[in-house]
Amino acid sequence: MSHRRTKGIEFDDDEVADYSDEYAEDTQEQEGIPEDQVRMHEGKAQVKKALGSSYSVSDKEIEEALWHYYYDVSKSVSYLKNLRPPQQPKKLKQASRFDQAANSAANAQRRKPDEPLPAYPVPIAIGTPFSSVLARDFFKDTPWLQLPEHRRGNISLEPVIPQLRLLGGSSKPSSKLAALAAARKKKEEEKRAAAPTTDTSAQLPDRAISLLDRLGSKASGGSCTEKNAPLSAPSSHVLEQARPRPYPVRPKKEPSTSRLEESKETVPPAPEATKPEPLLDMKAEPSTFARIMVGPHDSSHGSQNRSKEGSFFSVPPDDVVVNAQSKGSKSDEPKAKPRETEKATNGITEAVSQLSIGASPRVKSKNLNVREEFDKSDQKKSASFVVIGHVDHGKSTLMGRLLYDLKVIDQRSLDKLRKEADAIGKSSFALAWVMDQTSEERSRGVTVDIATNSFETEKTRFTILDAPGHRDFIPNMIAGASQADFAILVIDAGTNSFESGLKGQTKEHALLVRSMGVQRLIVAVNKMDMVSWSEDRFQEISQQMSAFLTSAGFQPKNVTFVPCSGLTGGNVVNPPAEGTMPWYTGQTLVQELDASETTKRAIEQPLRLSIFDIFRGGVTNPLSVAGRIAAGSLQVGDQVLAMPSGEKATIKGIEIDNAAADWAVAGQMVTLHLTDIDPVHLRYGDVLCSPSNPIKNVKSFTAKILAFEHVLPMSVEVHQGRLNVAATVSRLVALLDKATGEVTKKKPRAIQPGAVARVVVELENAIPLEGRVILRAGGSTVAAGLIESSS
Ligand SMILES: Nc1nc2c(ncn2[C@@H]2O[C@H](COP(=O)(O)OP(=O)(O)OP(=O)(O)O)[C@@H](O)[C@H]2O)c(=O)[nH]1
Repeated sequence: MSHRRTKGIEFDDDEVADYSDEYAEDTQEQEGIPEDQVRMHEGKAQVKKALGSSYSVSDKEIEEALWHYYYDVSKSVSYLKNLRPPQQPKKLKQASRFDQAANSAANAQRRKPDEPLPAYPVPIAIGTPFSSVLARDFFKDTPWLQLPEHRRGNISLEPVIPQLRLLGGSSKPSSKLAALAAARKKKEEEKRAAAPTTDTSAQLPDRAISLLDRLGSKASGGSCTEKNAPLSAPSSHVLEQARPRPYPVRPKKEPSTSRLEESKETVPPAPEATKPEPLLDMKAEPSTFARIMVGPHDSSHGSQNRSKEGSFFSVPPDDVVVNAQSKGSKSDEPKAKPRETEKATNGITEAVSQLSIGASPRVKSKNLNVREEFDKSDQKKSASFVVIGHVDHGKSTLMGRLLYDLKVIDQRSLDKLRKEADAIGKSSFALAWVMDQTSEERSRGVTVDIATNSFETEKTRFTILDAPGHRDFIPNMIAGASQADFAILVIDAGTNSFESGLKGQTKEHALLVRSMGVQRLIVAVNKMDMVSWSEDRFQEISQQMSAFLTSAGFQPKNVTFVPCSGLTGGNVVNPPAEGTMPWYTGQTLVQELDASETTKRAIEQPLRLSIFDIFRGGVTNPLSVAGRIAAGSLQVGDQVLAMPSGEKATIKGIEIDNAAADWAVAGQMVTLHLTDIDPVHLRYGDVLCSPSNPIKNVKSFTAKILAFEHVLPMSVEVHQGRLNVAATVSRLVALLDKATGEVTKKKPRAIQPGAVARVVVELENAIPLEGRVILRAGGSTVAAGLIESSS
């Protein structure tokens, strides 16, 4: 079976012959066939009934849910319940007896003198203003107010001031020992006041009190730092070394412009000359280690407000430290000679600072001939495939099963997932959770982003790209498909499910992967257990899909159909159980995967790597990017150019399948550890390329497109891999002959679905683009195209 990725889209007649019909049919179907309308109507009524009046859910939301779950009422109901928690009727606060009495008294005052008193208990009059005088009058006869003078207590409330005990403590020493300590402390303070510069060693014996002092008091200026040297804040030098890195330590987040602001925020603002109130702040200062790891506390938030609120919330310790240090560093006074302990602290921090990430040595290149290295390596073949198909057809479950049966995940891990899935009533999703790992995906039972995993067979190392099936996440599916050598199209064989999928994303996904250059397709006819492993059903689906796939441009020899069940594991890794499919003589899904030929590697081409993922904040590798090398090769020490920013970076390390490598070539999924570049210059979808042969930033392009829907001069989104950018189809240049590509009509008014045409597209921002693009508008895919020229 040959599997070669072609560069150009040659739209043969048979590729597009039936588009018009298919799409005319689809459009009609999308609007809803009568059967659908009946199901929707009935479903809506049932959902409304099940939700009752305590859930405020609109008709549109109910319809969306029903559509999403194929009219499955129970799934829709549980989704909608999660979407909108029930509206709790607001409980009126029960008035206390006291309030009742007070209100009643107030009413009594409003009552005319001759009006009769209400019978006890006093009716509640909510909203009546409280009158303390009247309340007192009301209770004046009660016996517990008739206390003799000498028995009346005097309650005086002391202001709440935190005491200098570790856990607060009471205002007075509660034991003799505490009294002794307090007396000693007082003595010490007096001594200190009398001789502020006396030998500090005299203070050392009283460690406990000194600790309390440090906890409670942050005297500003150098004297505090000096006095408490062993536990004091690090010197300004240390602080300087421990400044936060220019980007926040948060892994796996897309860089954005706001990050610039974030990173600015993390640098503490110039400290104000605040005079902290002594002996009132209970907060311990961060340790030297914490400062080195995290950097100084951001004093820009809250401190001002808090200091206004009262003495308890005086300037936070970190601010005090920063203030003290800035004062210290600005001071013209000669600094006191550092004591031994200070010297030791500084020595350690200097040593640690030398280990800092910023001071990484230059990366040396081994200057390998990567082509030769690749040719002589006995590496296994590597291939990546994207798993596509309509929502809930069982993609994630199938991949979970495959990983489990290949022992990539163990029984214990699966048992744990089963338990977790049981706990939220989604037992059937346990296998899917092997792939779907975010809480949103798990609670909704829907894949949202591309999930990756890998496994090996005897011949090949595979990377799985599990794509979301839901129509809302098609951009993510496109991103996944752009990294794939071939695809598995999963189809639910269940009654009606296959048919619903055809109206949904089954066809759209197949068309998209084909438009993106994928030629090899394995069609997994899944959930065969639900149709009793019926040969007829399998044949029916295979025939219908074959016709469509051929019309979509797949060559029959590159398409294989495999009946299987992800849930039971039948014919995934292991052959089907005895007697289930005696009629089937073909291969298992894994055997089919293994038989797929990998794409020819474009090693000799200039480097192109589209960034699929960005990881920041690692200790040894603060900035890493992951993606598939589409063309070319790279090695440790290489300089790469990031586009569109045009910034250069150096490859500090390469990881392939979690193992370090010196080089990598086209077709491999790699993680690159980068240095010499600020992360703000990198985003998902950016392209790393060779500086000597860079990819162009494109603001407008002319493309040959295959229309899936009507194309007019219109706003669209241009997608390529993880990149997507707002754009406008500004000109319809010509209609082209599908077979020869020759112009059949210039300046058409519109392009019909299924037609091939040349159009000009203007992009909102210049981005690195070449090759194949997808045009989407209003949540649907309108065309796929090949860029012919750009500017
Ligand atoms: N009976 C049966 N049920 C299956 C099979 N495969 C999957 N399911 C069930 O189908 C439901 C959806 O499975 P998923 O694996 O989440 O489907 P998906 O296609 O990955 O869904 P999205 O990624 O959200 O598009 C789950 O309840 C599965 O247990 C199967 O072979 N047989």
